[in-house]
Amino acid sequence: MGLLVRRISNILGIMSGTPCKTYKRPFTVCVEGNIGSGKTTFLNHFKNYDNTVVLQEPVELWRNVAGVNLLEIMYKDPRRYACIFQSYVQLTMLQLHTYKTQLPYKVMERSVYCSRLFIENMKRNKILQDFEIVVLEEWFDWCIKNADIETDLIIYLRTSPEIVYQRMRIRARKEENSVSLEYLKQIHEIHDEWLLYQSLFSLPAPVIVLDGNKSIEEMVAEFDKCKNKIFTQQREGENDTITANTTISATHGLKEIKTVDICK
Ligand SMILES: Nc1ncnc2c1ncn2[C@@H]1O[C@H](COP(=O)(O)OP(=O)(O)O)[C@@H](O)[C@H]1O
Ligand SMILES: Nc1nc2c(ncn2[C@H]2C[C@H](O)[C@@H](COP(=O)(O)O)O2)c(=O)[nH]1
Repeated sequence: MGLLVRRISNILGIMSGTPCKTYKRPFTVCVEGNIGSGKTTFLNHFKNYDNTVVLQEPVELWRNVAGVNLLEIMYKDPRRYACIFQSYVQLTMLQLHTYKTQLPYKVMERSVYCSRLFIENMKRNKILQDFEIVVLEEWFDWCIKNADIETDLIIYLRTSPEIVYQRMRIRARKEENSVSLEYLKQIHEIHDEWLLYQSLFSLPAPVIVLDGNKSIEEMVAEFDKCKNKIFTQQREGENDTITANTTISATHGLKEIKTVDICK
């Protein structure tokens, strides 16, 4: 069977969800963006593919910790509760990163890397005390060094603060009643520093930047462009006659370009 035919059959096999191969780890995508930027909505498109596991942000866990709404009390009294909230966010996100699956693709809403952004914003606003910052950052550094949280692609839904403020108000999550446009501007800026200007923390994977200001209908086309790029990435070391026990090389074929605008 020619090389091209083998590659197409492999891609079609993956696309159709034919359970023909096992993978040492899935090709992992993290969808990042501001509050209300459209991450959950974007993630829902991936739920139509049975070769992909979709892991949404565990907000419901944060809303009920032994009967306490940690998200709510964090917003109400950040100086008192932000540290414990961040610690729980890091734990619950780590659980998603290390979620085991035989499927070839895993798409996550946000990441443990993103919780570091919120911590950095809290540092700038002097919400956290120095010893709390040390504990959280040592926690994070240990995760990065020791946990299996390899990421292959970041999709940054870059949505203006004004638009996410509108959407957040319409969504009307009670815990977010006190979230201001100024706060959303800070979170927007710190996402840009990390993912657009890449001047903050190191990037775990290449970044696709999407215009999250587009309408729900227009985002379907953005998803389709990304989907085709994600599901057909030829990974380095992936041989064409993958057998059930072949493990895919942990590296992938995406060029080491930090920001790829491949969803034209
Ligand atoms: N492209 C879009 N255009 C208009 N409204 C959107 C769009 N994407 C999401 N929304 C709406 O905005 C709100 C926040 O979207 P959501 O997907 O929950 O964002 P996130 O998960 O980033 O917080 C929801 O009410 C959703 O229906
Ligand atoms: N202080 C932090 N807040 C966080 C973090 N991760 C998420 N969140 C908040 C933001 C929203 O109010 C809510 C869910 O986020 P969406 O973007 O899905 O609306 O949780 C964090 O690390 N720190």
